[in-house]
Amino acid sequence: MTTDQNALKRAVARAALEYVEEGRILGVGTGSTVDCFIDLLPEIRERIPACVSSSERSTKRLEALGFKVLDMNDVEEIGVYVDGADEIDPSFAMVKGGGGALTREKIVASVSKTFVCIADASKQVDVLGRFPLPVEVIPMAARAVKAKLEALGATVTLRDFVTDNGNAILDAKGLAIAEPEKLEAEINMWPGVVTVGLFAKRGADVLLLGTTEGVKTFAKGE
Ligand SMILES: O=C(CO)[C@H](O)[C@H](O)COP(=O)(O)O
Repeated sequence: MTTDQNALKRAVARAALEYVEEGRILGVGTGSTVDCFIDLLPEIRERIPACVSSSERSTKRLEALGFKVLDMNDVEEIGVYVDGADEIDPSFAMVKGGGGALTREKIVASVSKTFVCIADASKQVDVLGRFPLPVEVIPMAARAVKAKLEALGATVTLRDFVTDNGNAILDAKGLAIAEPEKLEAEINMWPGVVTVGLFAKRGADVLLLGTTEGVKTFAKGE
Protein backbone atom coordinates (compact mmCIF):
# COMPACT_ATOMS: atom_id res chain seq x y z
CA MET A 1 0.00 0.00 0.00
CA THR A 2 1.30 3.47 -0.89
CA THR A 3 1.67 6.38 1.51
CA ASP A 4 -0.95 8.19 -0.58
CA GLN A 5 -3.42 5.39 -0.07
CA ASN A 6 -2.77 5.51 3.66
CA ALA A 7 -3.48 9.23 3.68
CA LEU A 8 -6.80 8.62 1.89
CA LYS A 9 -7.71 5.97 4.45
CA ARG A 10 -6.96 8.34 7.31
CA ALA A 11 -9.02 11.08 5.64
CA VAL A 12 -12.15 8.91 5.26
CA ALA A 13 -11.69 7.60 8.79
CA ARG A 14 -11.75 11.16 10.08
CA ALA A 15 -14.80 12.03 7.98
CA ALA A 16 -16.66 9.06 9.50
CA LEU A 17 -16.36 10.55 13.01
CA GLU A 18 -19.18 12.94 12.09
CA TYR A 19 -21.56 10.00 11.68
CA VAL A 20 -21.03 8.66 15.20
CA GLU A 21 -24.24 9.32 17.12
CA GLU A 22 -24.17 10.67 20.66
CA GLY A 23 -25.07 8.07 23.28
CA ARG A 24 -25.71 5.19 20.84
CA ILE A 25 -23.86 1.95 20.45
CA LEU A 26 -21.39 2.15 17.60
CA GLY A 27 -20.79 -0.74 15.19
CA VAL A 28 -17.14 -1.08 14.24
CA GLY A 29 -15.91 -3.10 11.27
CA THR A 30 -12.53 -4.56 10.41
CA GLY A 31 -9.53 -3.73 8.24
CA SER A 32 -6.76 -1.20 7.80
CA THR A 33 -9.19 1.67 7.05
CA VAL A 34 -11.22 0.82 10.14
CA ASP A 35 -7.98 0.67 12.16
CA CYS A 36 -7.47 4.34 11.24
CA PHE A 37 -11.06 5.04 12.36
CA ILE A 38 -10.59 3.23 15.69
CA ASP A 39 -7.41 5.16 16.36
CA LEU A 40 -9.37 8.43 16.06
CA LEU A 41 -12.25 7.39 18.34
CA PRO A 42 -10.60 8.62 21.57
CA GLU A 43 -11.18 12.16 20.19
CA ILE A 44 -14.95 11.61 20.57
CA ARG A 45 -14.88 9.21 23.50
CA GLU A 46 -17.67 10.98 25.40
CA ARG A 47 -20.14 10.29 22.56
CA ILE A 48 -19.65 6.51 22.63
CA PRO A 49 -21.17 4.52 25.51
CA ALA A 50 -20.08 1.20 23.96
CA CYS A 51 -19.28 -0.55 20.69
CA VAL A 52 -19.88 -3.85 19.00
CA SER A 53 -17.13 -5.16 16.80
CA SER A 54 -16.94 -7.44 13.78
CA SER A 55 -13.67 -9.18 14.72
CA GLU A 56 -11.33 -10.15 17.52
CA ARG A 57 -8.78 -7.84 15.87
CA SER A 58 -10.99 -4.75 16.15
CA THR A 59 -12.19 -5.75 19.62
CA LYS A 60 -8.58 -5.88 20.87
CA ARG A 61 -7.82 -2.51 19.34
CA LEU A 62 -10.95 -0.91 20.81
CA GLU A 63 -10.38 -2.38 24.25
CA ALA A 64 -6.75 -1.28 24.24
CA LEU A 65 -8.05 2.27 23.81
CA GLY A 66 -10.44 1.83 26.73
CA PHE A 67 -13.72 1.30 24.85
CA LYS A 68 -16.33 -1.11 26.08
CA VAL A 69 -17.13 -3.81 23.50
CA LEU A 70 -20.48 -5.52 23.94
CA ASP A 71 -21.52 -9.03 22.96
CA MET A 72 -23.85 -8.86 19.96
CA ASN A 73 -26.41 -10.93 21.85
CA ASP A 74 -26.76 -8.13 24.38
CA VAL A 75 -27.61 -5.60 21.67
CA GLU A 76 -30.92 -5.11 19.91
CA GLU A 77 -30.10 -2.44 17.37
CA ILE A 78 -27.11 -0.40 16.33
CA GLY A 79 -27.37 3.11 14.95
CA VAL A 80 -24.31 3.45 12.79
CA TYR A 81 -21.93 0.78 11.54
CA VAL A 82 -18.64 1.98 10.08
CA ASP A 83 -16.71 -0.48 7.94
CA GLY A 84 -14.45 -0.69 4.90
CA ALA A 85 -14.86 -2.62 1.67
CA ASP A 86 -12.70 -4.38 -0.87
CA GLU A 87 -14.93 -3.13 -3.71
CA ILE A 88 -18.07 -1.04 -3.96
CA ASP A 89 -20.25 -0.62 -7.07
CA PRO A 90 -22.63 2.19 -8.10
CA SER A 91 -25.58 0.49 -6.34
CA PHE A 92 -23.51 0.42 -3.09
CA ALA A 93 -23.21 -3.36 -3.22
CA MET A 94 -19.83 -4.45 -1.88
CA VAL A 95 -17.32 -7.24 -1.86
CA LYS A 96 -15.98 -7.63 1.67
CA GLY A 97 -13.95 -10.16 3.59
CA GLY A 98 -10.42 -9.39 2.44
CA GLY A 99 -9.57 -9.32 6.15
CA GLY A 100 -11.54 -12.51 6.79
CA ALA A 101 -14.21 -10.97 9.02
CA LEU A 102 -17.11 -11.18 6.57
CA THR A 103 -19.50 -13.26 8.69
CA ARG A 104 -19.37 -11.05 11.75
CA GLU A 105 -19.44 -8.00 9.50
CA LYS A 106 -22.66 -9.21 7.93
CA ILE A 107 -24.20 -9.90 11.33
CA VAL A 108 -23.38 -6.43 12.67
CA ALA A 109 -24.51 -4.79 9.41
CA SER A 110 -27.82 -6.65 9.57
CA VAL A 111 -28.83 -4.95 12.84
CA SER A 112 -27.46 -1.52 11.99
CA LYS A 113 -29.64 1.35 10.86
CA THR A 114 -26.97 3.03 8.77
CA PHE A 115 -23.97 1.39 7.13
CA VAL A 116 -21.23 3.94 6.52
CA CYS A 117 -18.63 2.56 4.13
CA ILE A 118 -15.18 4.13 4.33
CA ALA A 119 -12.95 3.43 1.37
CA ASP A 120 -10.20 4.92 -0.73
CA ALA A 121 -10.93 5.59 -4.39
CA SER A 122 -9.24 2.36 -5.54
CA LYS A 123 -12.22 0.42 -4.13
CA GLN A 124 -14.81 2.02 -6.41
CA VAL A 125 -15.68 -0.18 -9.41
CA ASP A 126 -18.38 -0.31 -12.07
CA VAL A 127 -18.82 -4.07 -11.74
CA LEU A 128 -17.80 -6.14 -8.72
CA GLY A 129 -15.40 -9.03 -9.23
CA ARG A 130 -11.93 -7.64 -9.78
CA PHE A 131 -11.17 -8.44 -6.13
CA PRO A 132 -11.43 -12.20 -5.39
CA LEU A 133 -14.77 -12.95 -3.74
CA PRO A 134 -14.29 -14.42 -0.24
CA VAL A 135 -16.60 -17.22 0.87
CA GLU A 136 -16.48 -18.49 4.47
CA VAL A 137 -17.21 -22.20 4.64
CA ILE A 138 -17.44 -24.95 7.23
CA PRO A 139 -14.04 -26.67 6.72
CA MET A 140 -15.53 -30.01 5.60
CA ALA A 141 -17.41 -28.23 2.79
CA ALA A 142 -14.34 -26.52 1.29
CA ARG A 143 -13.88 -28.96 -1.58
CA ALA A 144 -17.57 -29.12 -2.52
CA VAL A 145 -18.03 -25.34 -2.43
CA LYS A 146 -14.79 -24.81 -4.38
CA ALA A 147 -16.15 -27.05 -7.15
CA LYS A 148 -19.40 -25.06 -7.30
CA LEU A 149 -17.51 -21.76 -7.53
CA GLU A 150 -15.32 -23.20 -10.29
CA ALA A 151 -18.46 -24.23 -12.15
CA LEU A 152 -19.41 -20.51 -12.16
CA GLY A 153 -16.09 -19.80 -13.88
CA ALA A 154 -13.99 -18.76 -10.89
CA THR A 155 -10.42 -19.73 -10.08
CA VAL A 156 -10.55 -20.66 -6.41
CA THR A 157 -7.90 -20.78 -3.71
CA LEU A 158 -8.18 -21.91 -0.12
CA ARG A 159 -6.86 -19.09 2.05
CA ASP A 160 -4.22 -20.00 4.64
CA PHE A 161 -6.40 -18.56 7.40
CA VAL A 162 -8.84 -19.61 10.09
CA THR A 163 -11.71 -17.20 10.75
CA ASP A 164 -12.73 -15.97 14.20
CA ASN A 165 -15.52 -18.57 13.90
CA GLY A 166 -13.09 -21.46 13.27
CA ASN A 167 -13.94 -21.76 9.57
CA ALA A 168 -12.10 -21.67 6.24
CA ILE A 169 -12.17 -19.05 3.48
CA LEU A 170 -12.22 -19.69 -0.26
CA ASP A 171 -11.21 -16.79 -2.52
CA ALA A 172 -12.97 -16.92 -5.89
CA LYS A 173 -11.16 -14.96 -8.61
CA GLY A 174 -12.48 -14.05 -12.05
CA LEU A 175 -16.21 -13.63 -11.48
CA ALA A 176 -17.76 -10.59 -13.17
CA ILE A 177 -20.61 -9.96 -10.75
CA ALA A 178 -23.27 -8.19 -12.79
CA GLU A 179 -26.14 -9.21 -10.47
CA PRO A 180 -24.67 -9.15 -6.96
CA GLU A 181 -27.93 -9.72 -5.07
CA LYS A 182 -28.77 -12.77 -7.17
CA LEU A 183 -25.31 -14.28 -6.76
CA GLU A 184 -25.35 -13.55 -3.02
CA ALA A 185 -28.65 -15.40 -2.64
CA GLU A 186 -27.44 -18.33 -4.74
CA ILE A 187 -24.12 -18.90 -2.96
CA ASN A 188 -25.80 -18.48 0.44
CA MET A 189 -27.96 -21.51 -0.36
CA TRP A 190 -25.08 -23.94 -0.87
CA PRO A 191 -24.54 -26.48 1.91
CA GLY A 192 -21.56 -25.59 4.06
CA VAL A 193 -21.44 -21.92 3.10
CA VAL A 194 -21.46 -19.74 6.19
CA THR A 195 -21.27 -16.38 4.45
CA VAL A 196 -20.46 -15.06 1.01
CA GLY A 197 -18.58 -11.77 1.01
CA LEU A 198 -21.16 -10.09 -1.20
CA PHE A 199 -23.00 -7.33 0.65
CA ALA A 200 -25.75 -6.57 -1.86
CA LYS A 201 -29.05 -7.26 -0.14
CA ARG A 202 -27.75 -5.19 2.76
CA GLY A 203 -25.24 -2.87 1.12
CA ALA A 204 -23.92 0.48 2.27
CA ASP A 205 -26.14 3.51 2.91
CA VAL A 206 -23.40 6.12 2.83
CA LEU A 207 -20.06 6.00 1.05
CA LEU A 208 -17.18 8.18 2.19
CA LEU A 209 -14.70 7.92 -0.63
CA GLY A 210 -11.13 9.08 -0.21
CA THR A 211 -9.91 10.75 -3.39
CA THR A 212 -6.96 12.99 -4.24
CA GLU A 213 -9.45 15.90 -4.36
CA GLY A 214 -10.63 15.17 -0.83
CA VAL A 215 -13.32 13.01 0.77
CA LYS A 216 -16.45 12.66 -1.36
CA THR A 217 -19.73 11.76 0.31
CA PHE A 218 -22.39 9.73 -1.49
CA ALA A 219 -25.73 8.56 -0.16
CA LYS A 220 -27.47 5.52 -1.56
CA GLY A 221 -30.10 6.40 -4.16
CA GLU A 222 -28.91 9.97 -4.70
O1 LIG B 1 -14.08 -6.69 4.66
C1 LIG B 1 -13.13 -6.38 5.29
C2 LIG B 1 -12.49 -7.25 6.30
O2 LIG B 1 -13.08 -8.52 6.34
C3 LIG B 1 -12.52 -5.04 5.09
O3 LIG B 1 -13.49 -4.08 5.27
C4 LIG B 1 -11.96 -4.95 3.71
O4 LIG B 1 -11.08 -6.04 3.52
C5 LIG B 1 -11.23 -3.64 3.49
O5 LIG B 1 -10.07 -3.63 4.22
P1 LIG B 1 -9.02 -2.44 4.17
O6 LIG B 1 -9.64 -1.29 4.84
O7 LIG B 1 -7.81 -2.99 4.90
O8 LIG B 1 -8.70 -2.16 2.72
